[in-house]
Amino acid sequence: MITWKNLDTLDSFKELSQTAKVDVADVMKGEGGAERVKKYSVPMAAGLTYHYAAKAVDDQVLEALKKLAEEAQLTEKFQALYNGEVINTGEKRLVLHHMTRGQLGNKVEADGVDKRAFYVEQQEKIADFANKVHAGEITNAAGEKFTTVVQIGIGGSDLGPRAMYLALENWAKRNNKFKMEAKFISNVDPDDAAAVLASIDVAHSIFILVSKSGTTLETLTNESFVKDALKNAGLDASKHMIAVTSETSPLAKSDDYLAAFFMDDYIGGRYSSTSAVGGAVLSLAFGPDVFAQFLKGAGEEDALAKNEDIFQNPAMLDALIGVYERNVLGYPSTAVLPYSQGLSRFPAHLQQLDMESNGKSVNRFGEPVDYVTGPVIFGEPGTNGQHSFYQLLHQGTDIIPLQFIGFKNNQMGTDVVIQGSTSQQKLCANVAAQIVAFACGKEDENQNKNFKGGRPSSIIIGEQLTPEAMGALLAHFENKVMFQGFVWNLNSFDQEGVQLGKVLAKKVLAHETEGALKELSDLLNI
Ligand SMILES: O=P(O)(O)OC[C@H]1O[C@H](O)[C@H](O)[C@@H](O)[C@@H]1O
Repeated sequence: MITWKNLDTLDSFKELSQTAKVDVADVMKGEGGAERVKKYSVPMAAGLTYHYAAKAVDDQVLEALKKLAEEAQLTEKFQALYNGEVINTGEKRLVLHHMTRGQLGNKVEADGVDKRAFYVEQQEKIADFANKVHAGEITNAAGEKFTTVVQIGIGGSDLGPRAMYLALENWAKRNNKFKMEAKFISNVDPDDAAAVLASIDVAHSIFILVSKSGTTLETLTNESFVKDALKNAGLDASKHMIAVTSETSPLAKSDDYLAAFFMDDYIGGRYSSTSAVGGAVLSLAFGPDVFAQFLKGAGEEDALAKNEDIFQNPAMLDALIGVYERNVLGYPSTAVLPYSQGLSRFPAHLQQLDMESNGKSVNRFGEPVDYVTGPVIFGEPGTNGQHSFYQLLHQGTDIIPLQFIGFKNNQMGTDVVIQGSTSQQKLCANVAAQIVAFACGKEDENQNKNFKGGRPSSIIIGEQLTPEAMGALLAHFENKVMFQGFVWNLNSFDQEGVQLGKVLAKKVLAHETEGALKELSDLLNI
């Protein structure tokens, strides 16, 4: 029997709050630090490992987190989710994104169909379409092959697929899997669409209109923008466009598209990278087999998230440590710092995933909560971040927990030895150095040069950023956010907080404004 309770009503949370605080600087120094690095790690899927030696935890804190996981019934709640309960209470919907990459529990039927069969069918249709495009069986009106794919979408219909594409682009080029270049148009700023259109050959481009709802103003505006460009080039837009949407959306039955692929209301936009939303662009860019490997990595990571033992469940452990940092230690944000150029847009995707899921002040029943919830997420690839905002991370007044990600090998296989080391070695040396610098600090009589240390971090280490590793990473963070939402007793699967701005923008465009909104509209010349 599952009970949904607020975090501050749980005995285990009180116990956790009373555990002795761990001084990261202290425990990470000397041999003790070396022991922690050996001891505090959990294997993930696709050869990744989650290391948490430099977190402010010890065996006592971890024991308390284990009790919290049990009392908050995290495993049972995950089971309920993948077995098809209405976990999204705000919108009264099931939450089924895990099904796009495997079957974790029971067969789930909704709207009269087997949902897993539905997602697999869409994947197969996409694979067939992509293979035909690559083989030159589906071409432009002149019978020529498409060379570029452009995704038009915003939010979850942009960030995840774009981050995944960038993560795998160089890997695909190196491994002979690169089929078509992909571009993305998201912002309603006309400069976004105009710049992308200026950079491509429209006659050989296929556009994917991606909108789950089929009503997002930015996306529909950009669709018209692209259609105009196609028309101006003397091309038939319907021969250059496909749609990814839900079957109930206004786009579903339109004749404006060469083909349509479907997802549904049981997959939130920010959880949709493994559905047709990511599937179409990634299968066109790299081929369906690469997309299948990506799903395999995600599916294997999901299977680990079922584990009741937090020491064998990296997503659950990461989630619980994050809750401890937020609700006991009081840290306001988390920086995501991938030491991998391929992951350049992954922090942006995690911003939406985490902040749109858990940036909430009421619980899943709509009652205000008396504790802090989701942190602010930000990040940049290292070492670029080091030369930018790390000053604040090392010496600022806030302590910001850090999530590093690093790989032993690069993707392109091209490297040089300069000053006795390769660039890859320099990259990895930097991430190791940062972990210890943040944890241990360095005393200096000159306070301006003093590093207090005590700044916690974790690192996920992998062999190489491959499609499977990318899938595993993505699923890890999705599951982490889900578990944190369970602990905070939130509904992590709706996003009412984005509505008000949309409603007011419509009023501005209809000139139905007064007060400050009118003044601002005048200032901006609307
Ligand atoms: O895919 P769409 O229905 O066009 O939605 C695109 C995005 O817009 C909304 O405002 C939501 O905040 C996002 O969660 C969503 O991913």
